Amino acid sequence: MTFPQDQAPLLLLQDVRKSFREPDGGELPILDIPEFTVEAGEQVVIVGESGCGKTTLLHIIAGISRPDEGQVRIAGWDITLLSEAECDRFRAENIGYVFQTFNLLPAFTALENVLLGMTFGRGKPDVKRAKQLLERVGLGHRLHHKPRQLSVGEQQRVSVARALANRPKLILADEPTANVDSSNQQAVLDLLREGCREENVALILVTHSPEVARQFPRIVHLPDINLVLSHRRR
Ligand SMILES: Nc1ncnc2c1ncn2[C@@H]1O[C@H](COP(=O)(O)OP(=O)(O)OP(=O)(O)O)[C@@H](O)[C@H]1O
Repeated sequence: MTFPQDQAPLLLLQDVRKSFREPDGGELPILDIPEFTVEAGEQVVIVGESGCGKTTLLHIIAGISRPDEGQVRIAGWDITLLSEAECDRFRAENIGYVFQTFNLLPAFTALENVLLGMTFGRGKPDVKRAKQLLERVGLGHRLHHKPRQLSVGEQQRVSVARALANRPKLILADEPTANVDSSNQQAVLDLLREGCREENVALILVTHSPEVARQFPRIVHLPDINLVLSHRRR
């Protein structure tokens, strides 16, 4: 199935398959997804038991990992056809990623971490925008602090600002609240969702938390779209 460009979803996965090699040399199928789409600006949560392939799916959408087969179209581009360097550039320009473990660069300040994210993107680092984003996540008074001088909730708020910095089309968030204390979990989630809404960025978020999942307008239970898991259940 092909979509005319103007009606195409922001993200289209088609016939995506991914296996890993087991220590004994055998193949371990993880994903077999006939179709999965996300519209521009849509907010989707992905749930499913541990080991069912949620992180693998995010890595394939981000182009960090390649599927064995299938198309991954983002804004019309099939990223599986790009070279590794082209894929890295495409990701830097179009996709923000929020990790469970924040992945901030420890030697750099909050402001520098956001600016560094911009250097891999479209234009020059925009100090005004970086400061505005950090102010928006409540860290206007922590611009020059390094990650170790920030609380874990503050570190995750820096990574939310960093993910939005390049005006991406899509943000992928892998358990972004799992390592944040409970008093900051809702704040991080709200900042991420509001930031995406304000800038019309689509959000795909993986979580184990039912409290987080139920706040989303669309909940995708990975086993429902993944034939590997539906076959295993039989
Ligand atoms: N590089 C790899 N080589 C071999 N097996 C892998 C590799 N990466 C992941 N796996 C396996 O693939 C399966 C899916 O892993 P994945 O991290 O995507 O699951 P998940 O749903 O995100 O799990 P969790 O909720 O526990 O984070 C797991 O069984 C894992 O052991």
